Amino acid sequence: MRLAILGAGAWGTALAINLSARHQVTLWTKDSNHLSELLSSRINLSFFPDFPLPDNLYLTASLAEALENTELVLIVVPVSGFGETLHDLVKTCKKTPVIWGCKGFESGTAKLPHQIVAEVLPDQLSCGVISGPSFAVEVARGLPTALTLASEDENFSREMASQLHSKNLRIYTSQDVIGVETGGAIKNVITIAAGISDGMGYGHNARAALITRGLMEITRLGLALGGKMETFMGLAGVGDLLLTCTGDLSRNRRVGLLLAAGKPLSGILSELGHVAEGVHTASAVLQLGRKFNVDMPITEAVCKILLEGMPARAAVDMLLNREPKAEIY
Ligand SMILES: NC(=O)C1=CN([C@@H]2O[C@H](COP(=O)(O)OP(=O)(O)OC[C@H]3O[C@@H](n4cnc5c(N)ncnc54)[C@H](O)[C@@H]3O)[C@@H](O)[C@H]2O)C=CC1
Ligand SMILES: O=C(CO)COP(=O)(O)O
Repeated sequence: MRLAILGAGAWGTALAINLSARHQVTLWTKDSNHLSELLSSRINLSFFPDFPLPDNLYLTASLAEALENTELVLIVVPVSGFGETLHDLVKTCKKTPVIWGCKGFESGTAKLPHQIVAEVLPDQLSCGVISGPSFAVEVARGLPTALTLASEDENFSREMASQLHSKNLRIYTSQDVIGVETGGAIKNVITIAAGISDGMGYGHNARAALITRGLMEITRLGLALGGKMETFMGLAGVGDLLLTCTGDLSRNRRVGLLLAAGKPLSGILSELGHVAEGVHTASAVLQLGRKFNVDMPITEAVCKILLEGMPARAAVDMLLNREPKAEIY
C-alpha cells in the first residue's frame, strides 16, 4: 500500500520505519529545515536519533507531494496541531482515507480528535483512530506490539487492519472510536501521577493503587462520554495505561518523575524536547469530569500541580486525606 505519514516526530518516524518494510511510505514534515536535516543525514536527529531511515522511505515537506497517489493518510502530529493539519489536508481537496494516532483532548475546546475530524472533514467517511501500548522505539525495532484500530465503519477498520497488520505490529479492530480515544487521552494524565508517586519514593503499592484508581477515572469519564466498558479493559485502555505508568520510556511518566524532583514544569518541557500530551490535556479532562459529574481525584491532583503550581507532596497529601468510601461506586 502507498501511505503518507504526516508528522515526523518520534511516533511518525517509528511507524515510517516499521511500515517501510512492507509498504511504500512517504514521511511528511511541515518544517522545511527539518526536511533538510532528514534528507542530508537520513536520520531524524531532532526527534528520533538512534535509527537510520530506510532507503525506500520518501521524505517531503510538500503535502501535495505526500498525498500523490496515496491510499491512506496516517496523522501523527500532537493533538495541538491536529486541527491545523486537517485544515491543510482540506486545501489539497484529496479525499484519501485518514487514520490518526494522537492521544489527547484538544486544549481549550476539550474535543476528541474524531470531533475535530467531524468539523473539518464532515464528509470523511473512511477514517479512524489507532492507539494502544506502543513505545515508538520498540515499534521502530520491530518488537512485538499490539494496537487497536477503531472506526465507525467496520469494513474500513477491517480492510486497513489487514493491510497494516504484521507479525510485529498486530492490529485489532473496534467500532468504539470514543472509547479508544478517551483511553489514550486520560492515561497520559494518570501516567504523570504515577511518575510523581514513583519519583517521591512512594513504592510499588502506591503505583498499583494509582493505576487501578486511574483506570476507574478513565472508565467513568469514558462511559459518560459514550465509550464502551470493554474498550477500557483492552489495549487502548488498561494496556496503554500499564505501559506508560510503569515504563521509563514514557515522556508523561518522565514529566511526573521530574516534577517530584522539584523541577519547574517549563524547564521539564524544554528538556523533554517532545510532546507530553498529559500536560496539555489534563485541564480538559478535569473540565469534562465536572461537566459529567464524574469524580476524578487523581486528575484533580495533577491539575493542581500543573496549573496552580501546587507542590507534588501537598497534592499527594490531598489525595491521601480523602474520606474512605466504597471501592466501586
Ligand atoms: N512517541 C510515542 O511512543 C507515541 C506517541 N503517540 C502520540 O503521537 C502524537 C505525536 O507524538 P510524537 O511523535 O511522539 O511527538 P514528538 O514530540 O516526538 O513529535 C511531534 C512532531 O509533530 C510536529 N508538529 C507539531 N505540531 C505540528 C503541526 N501543527 N503541524 C505539523 N507538524 C507538527 C513536530 O514538528 C514534530 O515533528 C502524540 O499525540 C502522542 O501522544 C502515540 C503512540 C506512541
Ligand atoms: O502513548 C505512548 C505509548 O503507547 C507514549 O507515551 P508517552 O507520550 O508518555 O511517551
